[in-house]
This record gives sequence, C-alpha cells and structure tokens, in this order.
Amino acid sequence: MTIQFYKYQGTGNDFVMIDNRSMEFPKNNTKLINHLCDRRFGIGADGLILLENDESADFKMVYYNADGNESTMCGNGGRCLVAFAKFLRVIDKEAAFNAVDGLHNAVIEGDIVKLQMIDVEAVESFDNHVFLNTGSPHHVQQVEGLERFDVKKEGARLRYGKYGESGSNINFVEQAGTDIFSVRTYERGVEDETFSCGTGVTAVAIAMYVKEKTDATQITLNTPGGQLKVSFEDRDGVFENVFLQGPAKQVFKGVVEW
Ligand SMILES: N[C@@H](CCC[C@H](N)C(=O)O)C(=O)O
Repeated sequence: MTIQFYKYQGTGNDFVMIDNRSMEFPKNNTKLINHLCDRRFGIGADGLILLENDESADFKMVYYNADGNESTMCGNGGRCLVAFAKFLRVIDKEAAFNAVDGLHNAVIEGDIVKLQMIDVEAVESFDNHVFLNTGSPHHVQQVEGLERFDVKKEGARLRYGKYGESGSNINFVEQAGTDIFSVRTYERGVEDETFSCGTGVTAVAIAMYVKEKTDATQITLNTPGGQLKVSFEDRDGVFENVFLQGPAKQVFKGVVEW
C-alpha cells in the first residue's frame, strides 16, 4: 500500500497530514500510525491527522497521538489542518470543520491561522494548579525557573500519578509580563514534552486569568517552538469566543510504502 503524506508544523508541534477523503486510510491500524509518527523508523511527528469529508461542514478532522491512538482535540493540529485544507483547495480564507469536540470556525491569512476553540464552562482552581478542558484535558501549574524545569519527569509523574488511566496533559508556566506567559507542556499520547500545545496554551491563558495573574483577555504565550496568541470573553465564569492564533506551515511531503 502507498500512502501520500504531508508534514506540517505549528510552533514546532508537528503532524503527519493525510487527505483521507477517499476513506482508504486504515484508521484502526494503531501500529501503522505509531510507526508513521516514529522519529527514527518513520516520518516523525507528535500526531497524525486525517482530513475527511463532512456532511455539514467544509471537512472533518480525525486526530491521533503519536502513540497511534485516536484522541481528543488538538489546537495546533486544527490550525495546521486548516492550512492543509487551503493547500488542497477545500477552503479559501475561511473554514468550518467538525472535530471530536464539535464545530470549529477558522480564518487563514498567509501562514497565520486563527482557530475558534470550544467554550470553556468548568475551571477547577486549586492552591497550586488549575484543571480545565479546552477540547483536551489540561493541568496548569506555575513554576519558578521554567527554562531549567524537568518537564518530562514531573509531567510524567503527574500525568500517570494524579489523573489515572485516561491521564491529562500537563502545562508548566512562568509569567513573563502583564499579559505574557512562557509555557512548556508534557503531552499525553506523546508521553514527552512537545515544542508547543495549542489546547495547552489556551488552558494556560484562561487559568492565569482565573487565578488573577492577569486581567487581560488577549494573552501572548511563548512556547519552545514559538509564539501563540489566545483571546476570550469572560461571561460570568464561562469562557466564550475563545480563539487560538499562530503560524501553521507545510514542511515537506512524500510517499510511504506500507
Ligand atoms: N498538541 C495538541 C494536543 C493533542 C492532544 C493531546 N496530546 C491529548 O491526547 O490530550 C494541541 O495542540 O492541542
């Protein structure tokens, strides 16, 4: 079997993209997806995304983590998929697509994609962390000395120890200005730190606002892979019109024999 693929990255969170409008891709082959994402024996990526036809939207997003399992929403992946849909001429400047967490609207200008995320209704605030779901589950914790922090060790400990079987993504944050935060994320399903996480920085922006670390509703997030912006409206503790904005780029394309 021959698989045509495209490789995209959004602030260093990288994805194998496959046009599956023909529905030929073997979606239940966990081993294959894991192999394609392998950085030594495959193409290498944090996740794999299928673009499929959708009855009520421009297209459908199907997201798999690098471990080969289908997972919840990926914000950077969603932004990259909008760029891929434009490349395929499925959309022009605007998109509406269905993902596992519902309908997403997006606009693309050059390589900048602004993606609407789901409304966030429940934010659980604790003494030293916040837990919320921005399409995927996120633990947000402020730390000192983020640059030297052992994200993989502490992220893995919390991911497995605190959140049980299904786990959570774990974000470590340090404030860098009144409305600027630096973020490093341990992603479940990759089981390592990634260069950036879109649902993660969205969670961080809302968590820092809830914790009154900022009163801004347009927040800049610096990740190891680059800069993202998150904006939202606070409607009595329900966060609406949540947008994630940043670059999404095609890196290369190729063919794999399987
Ligand atoms: N990198 C993603 C998040 C992908 C999903 C996550 N690993 C999970 O399984 O919860 C993003 O940009 O949001």
